[in-house]
Amino acid sequence: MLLHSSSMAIKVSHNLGLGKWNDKHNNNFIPNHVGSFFIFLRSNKTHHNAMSGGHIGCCLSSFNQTQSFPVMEDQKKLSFSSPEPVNYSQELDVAVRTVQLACSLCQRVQNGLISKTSDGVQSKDDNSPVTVADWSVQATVSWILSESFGSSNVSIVAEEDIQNLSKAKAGGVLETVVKTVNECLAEAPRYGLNGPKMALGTTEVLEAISRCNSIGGPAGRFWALDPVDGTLGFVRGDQYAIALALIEDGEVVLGVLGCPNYPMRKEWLNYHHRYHRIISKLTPSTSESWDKGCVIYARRGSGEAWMQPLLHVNKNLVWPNSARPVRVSSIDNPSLATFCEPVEKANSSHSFTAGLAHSVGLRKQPLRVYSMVKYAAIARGDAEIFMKFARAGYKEKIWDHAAGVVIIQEAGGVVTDAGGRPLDFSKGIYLEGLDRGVIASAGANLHDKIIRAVDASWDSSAL
Ligand SMILES: Nc1ncnc2c1ncn2[C@@H]1O[C@H](COP(=O)(O)OS(=O)(=O)O)[C@@H](OP(=O)(O)O)[C@H]1O
Ligand SMILES: [Mg+2]
Repeated sequence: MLLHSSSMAIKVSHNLGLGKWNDKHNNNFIPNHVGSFFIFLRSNKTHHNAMSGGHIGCCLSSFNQTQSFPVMEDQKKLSFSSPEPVNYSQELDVAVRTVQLACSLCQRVQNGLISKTSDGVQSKDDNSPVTVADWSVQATVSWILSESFGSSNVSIVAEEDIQNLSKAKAGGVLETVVKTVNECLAEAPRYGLNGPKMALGTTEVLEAISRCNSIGGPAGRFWALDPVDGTLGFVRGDQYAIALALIEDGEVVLGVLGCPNYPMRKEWLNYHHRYHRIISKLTPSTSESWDKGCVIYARRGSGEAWMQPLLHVNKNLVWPNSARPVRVSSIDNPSLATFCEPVEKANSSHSFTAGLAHSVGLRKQPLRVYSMVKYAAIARGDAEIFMKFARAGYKEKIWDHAAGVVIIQEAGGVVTDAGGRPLDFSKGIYLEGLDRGVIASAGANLHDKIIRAVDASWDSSAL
């Protein structure tokens, strides 16, 4: 395993929540073949430390300078008229294309999982699952970022490590990961990215995964990657997200969220995933139609967030790939507002949020959606509030929030902890100091109401 040249071996143990994946909470199931071949359980996940937030600086040594570099029109103007030295347009361009590529990888793997489903079994495990897609996306994103900016300039904090993958019993999975990564990277040119000249070998794939060994911190620049956020939604054929953010000096400066199953009608977010498959069979997409799925992105300080459709098979990504701006909802009347929250009770107290909803006057049923797709729903104006109150002792990780936070803020929304303070991305891999929970809203009015309601009911809650 190759670590960063300056890496050191500090280990951080993750104690995952008990009961999180216990399916007594809902009626979903995990296909049994998934259990046998695709899912590994993350437990006592370890992170190897590299330099804290290694700085990319302005050096894009490996980036192909001759290739035309499509940037959004506004960014072009900005780069010529603004004296600001850094506008992150190259990083944003590469990040969006990479997440587009990762979306296609995940779609292929998820379709493979689902099409093999014959009967299902309950997941009785208390640990979170990790799939071929998690490792493959991490390897792909890591490889592309290193190729684009030079591996010595790229520092990545990411969810997966190679511990389970390297185990002998995971041999078949490792082969599948290597194959999946190579199939994906072969498509890179369609996305305007450089692929490898020759297929990557096992060692190179493992290196790419394990290179994501930064532990973040307050100084310098690093990427935060959740290769498949909402892995449970992913294996159930439901919502999930690929989340990539760039953090500089403790502040999220870019966020990109790939949401391959985001439905084109917001009502469909509520439907069980089986309906989506029936609907997509009834109305197959044409190459011109925006069927489902999107990549949403924003740059800190731009006051804009954008959404692109996923790239259709056999098409090339031509920037800005039909991007359109997204904006948060203008609804500020709680009785008209929709709030979203995690699907799993074990990840966020449904009873506490039900009490908050009642006291604030939220009348609609909660929208329970896996992953950072909830952040996307707020940014797109498809819901007004997102609340997550994890059990005491659970520490939120930066990759589960970074991309979504900047996207909502630039789309006009507000994200804070329950004390009204910004989330702090400068403290390493956890959102240290988070006050009680995460609240995102379409506007200050709704946000203040929720915060006041949390204060009023916290002491009497079981949290
Ligand atoms: N016990 C506990 N409490 C709170 N949060 C936890 C817990 N365990 C895990 N996680 C993290 O939550 C991520 C999934 O969050 P979601 O909002 O998508 O939850 S849910 O799947 O809809 O229930 C999930 O991200 P992924 O592992 O990428 O799926 C975890 O990082
Ligand atoms: Mg996650």
